[in-house]
Amino acid sequence: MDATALWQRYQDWLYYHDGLGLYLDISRMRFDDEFVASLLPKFDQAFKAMDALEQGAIANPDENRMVGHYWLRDPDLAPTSGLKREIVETLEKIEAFTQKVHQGEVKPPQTPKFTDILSIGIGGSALGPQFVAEALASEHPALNIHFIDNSDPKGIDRVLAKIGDRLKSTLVLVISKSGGTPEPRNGMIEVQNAFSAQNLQFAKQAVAVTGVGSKLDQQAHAEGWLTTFPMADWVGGRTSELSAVGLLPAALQGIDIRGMLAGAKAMDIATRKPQVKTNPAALLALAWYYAGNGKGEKDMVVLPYKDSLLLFSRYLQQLVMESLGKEKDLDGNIVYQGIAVYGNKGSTDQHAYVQQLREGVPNFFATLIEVLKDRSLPAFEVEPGVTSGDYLSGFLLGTRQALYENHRDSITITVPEVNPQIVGALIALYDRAVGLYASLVNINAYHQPGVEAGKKAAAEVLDLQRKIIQVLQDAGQPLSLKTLAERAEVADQIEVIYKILRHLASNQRGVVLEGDLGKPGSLMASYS
Ligand SMILES: O=P(O)(O)OC[C@H]1O[C@](O)(CO)[C@@H](O)[C@@H]1O
Repeated sequence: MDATALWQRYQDWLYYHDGLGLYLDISRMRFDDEFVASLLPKFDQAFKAMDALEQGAIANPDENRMVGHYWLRDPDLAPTSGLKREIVETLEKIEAFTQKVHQGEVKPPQTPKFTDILSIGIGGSALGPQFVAEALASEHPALNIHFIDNSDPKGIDRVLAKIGDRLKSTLVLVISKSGGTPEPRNGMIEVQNAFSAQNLQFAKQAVAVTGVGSKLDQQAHAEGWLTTFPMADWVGGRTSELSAVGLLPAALQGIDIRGMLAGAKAMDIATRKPQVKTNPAALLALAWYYAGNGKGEKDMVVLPYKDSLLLFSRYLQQLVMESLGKEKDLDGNIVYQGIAVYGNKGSTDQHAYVQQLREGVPNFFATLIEVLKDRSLPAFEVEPGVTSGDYLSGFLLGTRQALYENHRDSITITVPEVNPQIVGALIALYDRAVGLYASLVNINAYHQPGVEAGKKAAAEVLDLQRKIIQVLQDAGQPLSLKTLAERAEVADQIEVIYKILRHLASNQRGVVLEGDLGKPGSLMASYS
């Protein structure tokens, strides 16, 4: 296509949201009109399914639950007045609690005000809050936020060391929808231990965000934590940023949560339109379908050219991959669906893997995110007539063009600046694009059976660990791994047993492995 035809194509396919000042350009995806026409019947179905979902249908049949994250942004859409009340009251409670924390009315026992937040959660209970903190928190926020999002002891130690003696003025948020996920549970117990070590009362500085009646909810009530915020079962973890999960930490940092909700609501209205060409989420879904042939054959590389959007790709990784990465379709056929997502930021990544994107295996499509406003301080020229921001813009435009010339497609999203409305709008845009794409490829976007299977497998490993320690203790003498496995009645698990023992032996846990470490089969294990 020559330059004139491309310019025309750009204008033909450009989407612009007037209220948000957001542009979506899919002109550099090489689909044609015939392809678009072929997808329209699927889109009709997708729009209908989305409409039913918003009306409160059981959109997640496996877990028999509604999918209502759109109601969070417009409570009037909630299917019952009870649900509407729940949303409005939670929001008001977040704001009232935040105000009290900021004013020192809710305070830790030993200091006049809270200074820090320690947010403990994983997956959807961490990625949204992390993304939003990075994107929107000011350099001097009302409270500094820290995250524990793993069961890594060293990682936990690092976070606690960073907080140091400010633990006495740290508000701990334990965020877990289910209230039973092992990683946040472990993080919570470790933090409780750190509180005890400093003679601090954990309950007086702790808040839970969790499902009503969950284990965590019961614990928070029984121990008299500061308060709890409910997480509804109709909000999935990966779409929970605009529920208490994301709004509470954001508000505490001083971020304008009403602005985020307003931006998301505006985008929801735009993406509710049942016409592909004027619906930005449908345009994204169309582009994804085209790129990967409706089978995820190409990876989605997300490159925001703005440091504050660094974590957007990581946030999208869960949203897209946990939603779309499914073995079976809605009819039970094996389909192995999904779209792989990765990326960090431009232009930084141009000095890392963009070499491969430009010249190597063409197994991806790029999503470039452009932010028009460079900075709030006055422009500064790094050479006559040129600023750092001009360079950044040039790098983005250059990459887009170079990719296209080398037959690598890209989408470009352009926003005026990174503010609460835009962050809310981006979250909403991708929520809907994922939902529509899932309908196009006929899968359930709202469950995660694979993750549940992984959790079960991990629990089995820990059961095995308990069992083999018992066998070693009972034996009272060194055992070969083969004998150990036989005595534990799990002869087929010898490799896992070896790995468990090697980990325990590396951590002064009473297990000793003797022999040639390069020949695991020859090792003798004992317990002392
Ligand atoms: O908030 P919870 O229940 O602790 O779950 C955390 C995460 O674990 C998952 O259930 C599975 O990874 C995610 O969907 C979820 O965001």
